[in-house]
Amino acid sequence: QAPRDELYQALGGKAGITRLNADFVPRLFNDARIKHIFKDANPNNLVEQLTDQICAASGGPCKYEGGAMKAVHADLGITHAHFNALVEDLQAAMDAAGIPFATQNRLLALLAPMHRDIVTR
Ligand code: HEM
Repeated sequence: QAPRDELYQALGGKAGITRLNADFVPRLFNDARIKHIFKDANPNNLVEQLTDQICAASGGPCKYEGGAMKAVHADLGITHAHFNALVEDLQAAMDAAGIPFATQNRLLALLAPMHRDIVTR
């Protein structure tokens, strides 16, 4: 049986996830399709919150203490196209980090259902 933190380990633990998000978040702020949505956001806070969230969701020893996905994204007017743009940026960051395709897909499968709380139009 696979250990419960298998995905966490495959992502390189807390250090690997932090490194991934330190590359992923600037991609969001530089992506012409969605950068307008991030204009008032704090990139360092986003790296920290995303790292705790992905660490916890992948079975690691972290606790996500940020806001609920629905509340955080409620007033941002996020479309499916915006959501897909973010997924592409995450894939590019995971490629750049040398994360294997199967591991990429497992992380994406974990995040994909969140579109229900994030896409509002
Ligand atoms: C699965 C997809 C996503 C996940 C896991 C996610 C996760 C998060 C997390 C953890 C935070 C920080 C919450 C806090 O500080 O309390 C956040 C904030 C934010 N997210 Fe997302 N998000 C996703 C999709 C998106 C998309 C598609 C957009 C826009 C294109 C977006 C725009 C933002 C913005 C602008 C903030 C900052 C809000 C603020 O500081 O007021 N997110 N997100």
